[in-house]
Amino acid sequence: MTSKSRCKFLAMLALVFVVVMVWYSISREDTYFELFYFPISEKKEPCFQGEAERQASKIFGNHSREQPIFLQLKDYFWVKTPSTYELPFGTKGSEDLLLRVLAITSYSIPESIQSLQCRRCVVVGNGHRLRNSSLGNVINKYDVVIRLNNAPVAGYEGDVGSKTTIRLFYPESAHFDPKIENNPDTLLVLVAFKAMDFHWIETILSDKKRVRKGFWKQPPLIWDVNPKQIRILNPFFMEIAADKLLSLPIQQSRKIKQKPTTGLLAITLALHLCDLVHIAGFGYPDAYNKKQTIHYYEQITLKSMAGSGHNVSQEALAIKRMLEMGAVKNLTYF
Ligand SMILES: CC(=O)N[C@H]1[C@H]([C@H](O)[C@H](O)CO)O[C@](OP(=O)(O)OC[C@H]2O[C@@H](n3ccc(N)nc3=O)[C@H](O)[C@@H]2O)(C(=O)O)C[C@@H]1O
Ligand SMILES: CC(=O)N[C@@H]1[C@@H](O)[C@H](O[C@@H]2O[C@H](CO)[C@H](O)[C@H](O)[C@H]2O)[C@@H](CO)O[C@H]1O
Repeated sequence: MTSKSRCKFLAMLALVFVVVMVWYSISREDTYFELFYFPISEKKEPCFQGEAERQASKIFGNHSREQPIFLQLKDYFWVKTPSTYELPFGTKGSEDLLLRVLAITSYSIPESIQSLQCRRCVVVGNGHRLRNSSLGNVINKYDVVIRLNNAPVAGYEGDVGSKTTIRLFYPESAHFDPKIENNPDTLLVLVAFKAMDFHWIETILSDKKRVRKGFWKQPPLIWDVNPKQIRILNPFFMEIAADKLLSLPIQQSRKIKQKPTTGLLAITLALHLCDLVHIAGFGYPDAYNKKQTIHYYEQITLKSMAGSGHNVSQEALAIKRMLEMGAVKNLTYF
């Protein structure tokens, strides 16, 4: 081989190598590097009482701890606590409906969580990177497992576990068969975005005439749950997630309706409820990755989220910040 053709051959080889590398990085689920991946050890991670609170105060300020996690009847019945904002960041204008809902539900944190010396929590996002993760046993070992929306456990136990201590949901995201996807004592925490959301839960629990209009997706009309399992999330947590994590304007014009995702809201909640916060199943594909499915349980892409008022790249930065400062740790990659 002459030196010229050897050069040509080496150049070809280099080209093939580059093409293969580019193809590999595109064909990966997404192109985030595994910067924030926390390998799981067999031993339980040490839990330091008040650690998450310390971290939360750095992000959210000192006063957020004084807020109740769930809305309480006494604040609407006796005191009539005024709220600055309408839903979803406050309760202004929805007080009467809310009062009726609070009269038939509960607000307590269960004794099983209350009595823990140190609360180890995991927030399970609905992301595709949980698929084939085999994290089920690891997830089940946390004291508190927080799940989101209609994310299933049945059939996915090996990857996502089967324990559900808390599930955040809104009417449009409520699973039609809550008994299958939750435990009998799971707290079902309603995240209200509009007055109709309170109305929906009232009609379900009091078996009043259902209203079908006013939802962007038909919620269940019959929903087999125990009212004692239901809680109403304090909108304050959505306010601080929007303000402190995403710097969103709190009073938005009618047109812009930006809001944190339920997952980011759940991380915010966990930083206030727990002593240790781990996350799994968080992270969206890059915007150009149009074919990648986003959930561990169904085939839908980022396109489905257009118009839902979320800025997933901004949220990724917020999560990265929390990972970098050690406020949360990640069981999957990010
Ligand atoms: C069509 C639509 O509106 N989809 C929204 C769905 C939908 O309403 C429910 O699944 C019920 O069907 O809900 C959302 O979110 P969703 O239910 O998809 O996911 C729950 C949370 O997991 C995190 N997540 C999810 C997928 C992924 N690839 N990476 C992630 O990090 C996010 O933090 C996300 O919040 C929601 O409530 O936030 C946000 C989605 O925009
Ligand atoms: C005004 C109105 O109902 N807007 C709907 C949005 O709330 C809704 O977004 C969805 O709203 C939910 C609350 O109801 C959650 O925030 C969820 O993360 C978000 O995706 C989208 C879904 O595609 O449809 C619009 O018509």
